[in-house]
Amino acid sequence: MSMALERLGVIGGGAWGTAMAQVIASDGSDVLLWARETEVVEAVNADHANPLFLPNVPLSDRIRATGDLGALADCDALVVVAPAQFLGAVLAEAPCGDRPLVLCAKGIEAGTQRLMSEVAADAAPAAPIAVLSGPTFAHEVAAGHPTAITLACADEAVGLALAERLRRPGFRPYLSQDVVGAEIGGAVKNVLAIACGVVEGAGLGQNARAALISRGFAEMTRFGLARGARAETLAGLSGLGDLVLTCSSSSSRNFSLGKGLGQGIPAADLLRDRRTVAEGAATAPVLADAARAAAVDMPIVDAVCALLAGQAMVSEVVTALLSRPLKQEGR
Ligand SMILES: NC(=O)c1ccc[n+]([C@@H]2O[C@H](COP(=O)([O-])OP(=O)(O)OC[C@H]3O[C@@H](n4cnc5c(N)ncnc54)[C@H](O)[C@@H]3O)[C@@H](O)[C@H]2O)c1
Ligand SMILES: O=P(O)(O)OC[C@H](O)CO
Repeated sequence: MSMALERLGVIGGGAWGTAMAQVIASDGSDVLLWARETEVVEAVNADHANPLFLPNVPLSDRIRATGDLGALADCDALVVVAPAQFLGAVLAEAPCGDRPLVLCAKGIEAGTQRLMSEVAADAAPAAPIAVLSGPTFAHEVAAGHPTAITLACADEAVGLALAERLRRPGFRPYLSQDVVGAEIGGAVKNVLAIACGVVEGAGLGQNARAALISRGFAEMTRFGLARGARAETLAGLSGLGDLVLTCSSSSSRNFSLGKGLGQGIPAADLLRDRRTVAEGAATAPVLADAARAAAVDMPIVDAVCALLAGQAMVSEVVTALLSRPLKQEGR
């Protein structure tokens, strides 16, 4: 299938939307970026910069910003980077029609337990849905550092056309048809990154962090398989790859949030007045509920929920995790 994907638009002028616009513009393509904040629109257009969400990164002059979602009506495909909890509201106002949507948010919608593809399918029933996910710190991508991602789309031809349009010398998509698997990896890793940040903040050591990554991946796999994901997707870039990245660095907002919790700062203080997202904080309780509904055991996710809710001390959740009944590793 040949598909005209000449004009691309990006919805969301946060760090990742801006970095994706930079990727698209890097081969000389014009790209239209919708941002919610007037100051972002003005800074992108006047100064080729986004100091609010992606500071110290000179942006391509091929990126033009708008505060009018309707201006995206001329685009052939939309890269959608609104945070998970706002995706439905933003898409309801966007001119989606039947143009492909490339979903980039990593989270599960609170209240409804919907994955981003389910939110998008409701808001834009005629639009082919793809999910772009993987280990991608925005500032590294915007700087052109080598990056590989999963691009999942049930329609193989649409996925291939999108991958061809988005690939760049330093930005390599791997194709998948497992949309649910790509989404679950990205959503779950954010919660596990909070746990790894707690280990760092509380000074619990590198052994504990490696154990959390490994046992967290077991939780991700159990939940993903119960929701119909493929094991190889969960072990790929959008699952294990992003888990390793986000659990290893204070560049992750989720890891940093956990680090603060580990240092004994209440979640309410850490989350108050912040303009950047730590998606794992909103996803953790809804993931825990979804896991219970699916009869999937996710003790690390439950521990993160307890810490976020201020219902337990770090020492208590560590003791509780380590004193669980012994079990076979593969189960
Ligand atoms: N930053 C990264 O490195 C990165 C990489 C891959 C994926 N992501 C994912 O991309 C998504 C967006 O993250 P980001 O890093 O670009 O955001 P950000 O933290 O840099 O910026 C916050 C964003 O939230 C938007 N926002 C705030 N309130 C809103 C509202 N009421 N309605 C609509 N939008 C609102 C802001 O306009 C801004 O775009 C998240 O799901 C994140 O997990 C981020
Ligand atoms: O800063 P975080 O924790 O939202 O992580 C950013 C990206 O998801 C990493 O792939």
